[in-house]
Parts: sequence; C-alpha cells; structure tokens
Amino acid sequence: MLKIQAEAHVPTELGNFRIVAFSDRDDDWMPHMAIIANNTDFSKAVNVRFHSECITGEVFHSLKCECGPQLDAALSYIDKNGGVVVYLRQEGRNIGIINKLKAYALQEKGFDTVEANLKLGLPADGRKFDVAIEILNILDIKEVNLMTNNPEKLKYVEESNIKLNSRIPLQIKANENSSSYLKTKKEFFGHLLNDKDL
Ligand SMILES: Nc1nc2c(ncn2[C@@H]2O[C@H](COP(=O)(O)OP(=O)(O)OP(=O)(O)O)[C@@H](O)[C@H]2O)c(=O)[nH]1
Ligand SMILES: [Zn+2]
Repeated sequence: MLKIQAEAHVPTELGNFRIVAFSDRDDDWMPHMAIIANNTDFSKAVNVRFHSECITGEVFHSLKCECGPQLDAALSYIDKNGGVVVYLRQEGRNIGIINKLKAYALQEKGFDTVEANLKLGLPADGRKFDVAIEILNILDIKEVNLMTNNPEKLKYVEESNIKLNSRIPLQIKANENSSSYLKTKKEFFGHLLNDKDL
C-alpha cells in the first residue's frame, strides 16, 4: 500500500518546502514525491500540480519541452500562495527515458511527438493519475485548484472524491524548439493552450 516513507524540510532557491516520498516499498529508489509549501492552508482549496518527471527538461534544461520552466513556475507559485506539487515518476509520459530518447531520435527524422511514440509501438500518453489522487488522499486534501493545461488531469480529479475548485493555467511561452511540441499537445491531446504563446 502506498504510504509516506520519509519526509524532511528542504530550503531551495524557489522556497522552503517539505518534501515527502511515497511508495509501497521502503527500498524504492524512484518514489513519487510531494513538495509542500510551508504556508499551505489545508482547510481551503489547495493549489496542486501533478507534474510528470522529465529529466531532460528539468535537470538538463532541454529546450524541446517546457517541463523545466513549468516545474519552477509551479514551485514559485506554491511558495507564494501555498500548495503542493505532486512529482510523479512518469518519465516521457510514462514510457521511460530510454524510450523517450528513442522517440526523440525519431523526432529528429521528422516525426512529431505523438507519431514517434506510436512508431515505437508505445502509447501516445501512457500515464494514469490515480496515484496522484491517492497521494492527495494520504495528505488529506479535499479540494484543489489544479495547475495544468491538460484536460486529462482535470478529468481524473473530477472523477475522484476530491473536489475541483478551479484550474490554474500553467502555460510557458514557446521557443523555436518547443513550439511544434506544444502545438501537438493542443491539437492531439486537447491541451488548453493560448495560440498566441505557441
Ligand atoms: N514520450 C514523450 N514524452 C515527452 C516528450 N516531451 C516531453 N515528454 C514528457 O511529457 C511529460 C510532461 O508532463 P507534464 O508537464 O506533467 O504534463 P502535461 O501533459 O504536459 O500537462 P500540463 O503540463 O499539466 O499542462 C513528462 O513526463 C515529459 O518527460 C516527447 O517528445 N515524447
Ligand atoms: Zn519535458
């Protein structure tokens, strides 16, 4: 059963957070995590982001996607307004970093982000967000303002026991590398993105 395995306070450049690791195993090297701002008021709707891991964007500052700036924006937002980032170990929309790099290699040949996954025999998006809902329940969060542009994440909350109070858009302006990736997100996945920043 998923449970809190460890937690500690960590000061960061973007704020002081409590970082909590969740797993059903105490020897899990890749646990899901919650990054919780100190000033979070759990008696009101909590600002929450479900964020899927992207090592290329968040650690290596890749310009192919907007995951790094989105994560930083979400952390800065919760530092100011209270809230929780649920960091999910779903690298590459849950196909893993090896397959994501294979997909990137196909993208170099002209396939878009969805076509590349499909050509590898993998789903366009292999994620489920039940585990994020489970984590909110463990944290006893009853109502959320969800920081996302992804309608699928909103649907998971709407269909859960947690109340969706509002959506907080989290759109990062495209650069020349990320523009086609973001356009595919809007066209294929129906992401709620403003055209002017694509
Ligand atoms: N397979 C694949 N995954 C990618 C690619 N680019 C980024 N990703 C992954 O896409 C995921 C993006 O996660 P999120 O930012 O949480 O989710 P999102 O669906 O974009 O929704 P919001 O950001 O909430 O609007 C991460 O797991 C990235 O590793 C790609 O070209 N191919
Ligand atoms: Zn990314």
